[in-house]
Amino acid sequence: MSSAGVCIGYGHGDVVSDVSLQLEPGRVTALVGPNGSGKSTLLRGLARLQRLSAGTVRVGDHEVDALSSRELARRLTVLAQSRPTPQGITVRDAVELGRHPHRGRWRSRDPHGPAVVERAMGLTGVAALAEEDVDSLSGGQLQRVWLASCLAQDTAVLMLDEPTNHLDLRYQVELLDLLRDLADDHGVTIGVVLHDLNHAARVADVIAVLAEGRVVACGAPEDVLTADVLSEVYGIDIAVARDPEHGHLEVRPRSRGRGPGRLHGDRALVAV
Ligand SMILES: Nc1ncnc2c1ncn2[C@@H]1O[C@H](COP(=O)(O)OP(=O)(O)OP(=O)(O)O)[C@@H](O)[C@H]1O
Repeated sequence: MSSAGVCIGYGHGDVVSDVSLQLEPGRVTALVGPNGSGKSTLLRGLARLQRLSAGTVRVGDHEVDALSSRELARRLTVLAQSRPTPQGITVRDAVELGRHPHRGRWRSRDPHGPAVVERAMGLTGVAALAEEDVDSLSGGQLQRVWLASCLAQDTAVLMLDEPTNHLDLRYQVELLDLLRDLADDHGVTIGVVLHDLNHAARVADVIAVLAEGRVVACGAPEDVLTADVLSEVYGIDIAVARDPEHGHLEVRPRSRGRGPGRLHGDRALVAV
């Protein structure tokens, strides 16, 4: 999927300005940046959950605005930051909601549905909870149920907004590994908002750094996650090293030395 010249606002000026990004099949693109830099707004705009004030978004050969809701839902799914918890439905029911765009008008004709739902629950570790009420779950369990529902939707594009929120360490690692597997083994296009730069280093092929609504750096983790770029964007001293055992980049905040607000999102730090 791709965006060209995307701007998004909330009625008092744009909070995302002129963002052009290419999200490739089989690759994980992480959106990172300080609080309020526009990551969630951009993700929502890409997924047509937020109106654009300018620009276009394409999924495959289609402009998203030209697709019906059902056509879009067959191509793209979003794990949003929060969803209302429905009352009185089981985990299995919640995961099955993801099959909605694949069903016939009378909830018929979805021969692959049951197998896809079972697989989604297995991949996210919620199969043992299948008959529990969703309103009895912890925040992390619920997060995994909604992820399972997204996987049950079985789309070529998966967008996630801070998906590691609420997850304990084990499920954080499993979620990141699952995203890698979906990209590597199934060619899924993945866009993910992450606060934890070490998570981004671990999972992403491409990292786009936002500041004040603009992409100020975009590229491979080793080009973008540098001490200079990160210290400038976050306004604190940050060191970056390579983990000797696994080879991942490790981002280590050192002090609040530089003070906030040094960077304005009107110039690129790494080619975008
Ligand atoms: N519903 C809204 N109405 C008005 N302004 C909003 C709304 N949602 C977000 N904003 C503003 O848009 C800007 C970008 O917010 P956004 O949530 O996209 O940033 P973010 O990078 O995802 O932040 P965070 O890291 O804190 O989640 C902020 O200035 C925020 O105050």
